[in-house]
Amino acid sequence: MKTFTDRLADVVRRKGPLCVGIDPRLESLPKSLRDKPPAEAFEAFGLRVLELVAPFAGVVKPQAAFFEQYGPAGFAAMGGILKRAKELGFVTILDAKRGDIASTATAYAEAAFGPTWDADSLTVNPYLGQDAVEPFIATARKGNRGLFVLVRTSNPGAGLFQDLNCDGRPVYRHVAEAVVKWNADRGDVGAVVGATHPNELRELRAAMPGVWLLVPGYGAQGGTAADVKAAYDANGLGAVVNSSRGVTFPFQPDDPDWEAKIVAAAKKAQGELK
Ligand SMILES: O=c1ccn([C@@H]2O[C@H](COP(=O)(O)O)[C@@H](O)[C@H]2O)c(=O)[nH]1
Repeated sequence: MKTFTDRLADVVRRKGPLCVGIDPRLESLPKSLRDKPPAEAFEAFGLRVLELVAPFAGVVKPQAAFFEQYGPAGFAAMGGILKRAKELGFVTILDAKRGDIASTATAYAEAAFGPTWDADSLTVNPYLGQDAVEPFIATARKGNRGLFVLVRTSNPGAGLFQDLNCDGRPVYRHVAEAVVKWNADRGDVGAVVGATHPNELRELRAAMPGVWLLVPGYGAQGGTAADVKAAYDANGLGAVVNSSRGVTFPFQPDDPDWEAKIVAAAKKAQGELK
């Protein structure tokens, strides 16, 4: 079986670095789907999004929070989307930002990579330290899966802790250094670095050679295609750039042409990110 990074590099070579985020919001869904119960509407929308964006993106990132709000039915919807994404050849990133003491981390990792979600990769919060990240790495490796560790997030308040000076360097540089070590053996531990902080993105690309970056914040949060150019390596690989709202909700709920609008948004993003 190919490694996680080989699979990621394959789809990025074929389709470019766009990662489409599946973050369904009830109030934004097309009117035609609103008569269904929320979880069913989310699944129907997510499945349609997969079909529509498949020519333009090789990676999708369902955001667990939006599904979790609707309980077991929401999780079933997310499971359906992850399964279909795999069938369509997408590399999947389950965005659940997990992190806990080692014994609990193992259970989170089994959920992500075992039969429950069967995701290709998972976002991980490293705040609890090395022993808490290791179970995610070990479990991911058993099945040739990958991780994306939060290093410098895209939100406006990211600097409160991540920028704190520690031994002469911001905290995020220490996390970056740990990611480089975790990634060294197998190339399967990536980093989340926001598009909304282009200087830090450039700095972290240079500090983490060989580490795949997941770059959120392009599109709805204000990051531009020019801002994310710094994320790619010399071969144009090394990063996937996420857009959730920008690609999946470029329409008003009563717009009968919502599918065409999604196709146009995905095509535009693919074009400008290359
Ligand atoms: O630093 C981070 C880490 C994760 N995210 C997630 O990415 C998407 C962004 O959605 P948009 O609609 O494209 O803004 C969302 O799921 C976040 O939870 C992030 O934005 N920043």
